[in-house]
Amino acid sequence: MEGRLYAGEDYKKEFDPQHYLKTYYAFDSGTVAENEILKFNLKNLFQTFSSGGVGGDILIDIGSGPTIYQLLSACEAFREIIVSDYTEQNLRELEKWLKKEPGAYDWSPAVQYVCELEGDRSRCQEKEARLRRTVTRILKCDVTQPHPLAPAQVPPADCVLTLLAMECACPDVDAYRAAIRRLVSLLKPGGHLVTAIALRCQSYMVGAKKFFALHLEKETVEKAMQEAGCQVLRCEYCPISYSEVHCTNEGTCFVVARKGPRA
Ligand SMILES: C[S@@+](CC[C@H](N)C(=O)[O-])C[C@H]1O[C@@H](n2cnc3c(N)ncnc32)[C@H](O)[C@@H]1O
Repeated sequence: MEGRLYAGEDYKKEFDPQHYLKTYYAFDSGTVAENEILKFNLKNLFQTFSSGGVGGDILIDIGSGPTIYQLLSACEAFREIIVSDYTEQNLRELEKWLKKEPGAYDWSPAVQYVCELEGDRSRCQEKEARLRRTVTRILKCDVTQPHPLAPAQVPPADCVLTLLAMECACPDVDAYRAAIRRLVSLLKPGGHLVTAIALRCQSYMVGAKKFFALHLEKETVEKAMQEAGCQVLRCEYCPISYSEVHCTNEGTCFVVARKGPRA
């Protein structure tokens, strides 16, 4: 194992999408804790984008990484999805799946799980096709910058989604608060910010490389959203932590917040 703690610009060279996917998204062939956290997020996403009534024209996913699981329920509720990440290699990995290229990651266990939640396990192919159609843009982003998606121009969104990314991108709590304000600025008034956070984290492993993660309490997350002009509608806590060898967190939380009319 290497001694260095990677962060910030290191993502561009050191974050390996294959290692990341294999460790955290092997689904039933992976470790129990990683699976349970994935299922916790999938259930909450399903609830948010079906009975939770969050939907509309445009959803922007920030810090998508090489993953698409977070969009499987959302693609039924939005006309258009914009995905984004800080690194070229993650965007390339997403593109491979979207274009059905050889070597693309196999998300079928997660797709099947979501189809079962939605009550029709025979819809897997149709759902994959729908998601591929709904993702219209793949953009670079950097939440530490005043305009995270610049130079791209994006219309105000009905929903900004970000899972397990802000605690990786932000070096301290002030930077986290600023990043949340920037994400809220991408929303229409009344739009929703939906996020999942690995709580009380210090670091996580991607292959043999250890990456920094910001220690956040559930209360800090909620307060950052309120200070950015949002009302927290739902904050679900899950006491499960990732396997110790992979990540040092204590629990995760899933939050749905709504931007106020004057934020
Ligand atoms: C732990 S991964 C999460 C990926 C995915 N959202 C998921 O749920 O598995 C953290 C992601 O944050 C991205 N990231 C790192 N720094 C960032 C920044 N400054 N702005 C936006 N995203 C960043 C990384 O490229 C990486 O894809």
